[in-house]
Amino acid sequence: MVKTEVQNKVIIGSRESRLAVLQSEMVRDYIKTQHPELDVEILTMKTTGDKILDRTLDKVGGKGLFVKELDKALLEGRTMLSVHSLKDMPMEVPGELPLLAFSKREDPRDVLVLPEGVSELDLTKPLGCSSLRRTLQLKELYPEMEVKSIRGNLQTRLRKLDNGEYSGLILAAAGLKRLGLENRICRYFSEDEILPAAGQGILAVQGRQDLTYDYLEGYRDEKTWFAGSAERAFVKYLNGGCSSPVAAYGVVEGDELFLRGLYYRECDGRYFKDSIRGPKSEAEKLGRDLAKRMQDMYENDKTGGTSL
Ligand SMILES: NCc1[nH]cc(CCC(=O)O)c1CC(=O)O
Repeated sequence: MVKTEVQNKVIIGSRESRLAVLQSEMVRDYIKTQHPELDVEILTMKTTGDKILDRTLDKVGGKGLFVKELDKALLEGRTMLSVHSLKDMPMEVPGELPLLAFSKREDPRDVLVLPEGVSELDLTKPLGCSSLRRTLQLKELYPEMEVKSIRGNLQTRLRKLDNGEYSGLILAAAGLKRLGLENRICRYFSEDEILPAAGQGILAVQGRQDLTYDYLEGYRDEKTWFAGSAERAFVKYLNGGCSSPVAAYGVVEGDELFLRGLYYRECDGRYFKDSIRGPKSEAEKLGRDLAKRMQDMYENDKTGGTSL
């Protein structure tokens, strides 16, 4: 690995979409405010995931596609930090590139967005969404509607919506709020209606094992660290990839962590929701325990569940 020589310069690697840059700017602004002596810059790059737009991501390699180029820049010493949406991070990160901090959580819910100027859902057009996790849960909320996949960054998706291809889109509230597009939200789905993806609403700051990051000390949010770790352990146990329908959402209440999970049974496409409560200090174990319990209960039992 290349050692960085200029110690007061912090270069943050970011994907180049508007949301990604904005998120990196949030981390940059935190560091600049707390440590005015540091010179912080953002270096943007296109990732493979941003270049391939005509196929669904599970067919071309999953979550890793959004982080490979950023990992390489970190390893080569061109950047010192990467900022990611935790939801887009693979469940396993390389040992030499640890996750250093999780941000405070923005609104974790999924929401419905209608075309500009439209106030009611047009039932004759499909709903657009990008993951099987959302599709599954939407089928229960809107059984009569067709759901069609949509790719591209947030701006691209909103343009497709406003062009009239879809009756509405299901998106994360977090991204829209960060972009100042909260006014486009027509309906919030509670965490019980659509269980969010692991890490939704959390920013992850990643760095190099061989560098020190004292300047991030105050950025690290303890509650989201526990919640995010439990959610990721749940998904990891069940092998959930990028567009896997597995979902998890944790809330820290005092010293306890309350974790909800969605288990998808591949053999018949049915899914189940359950929850677990325990000490927040055992976050990862809680995630694994819930996953294991749900797998044991539902894998071979051919009854129950909600189907797509
Ligand atoms: N998969 C794309 C993605 N990754 C992170 C967010 C939103 C921000 C977040 O969840 O932190 C989005 C957009 C969306 O799902 O609507």
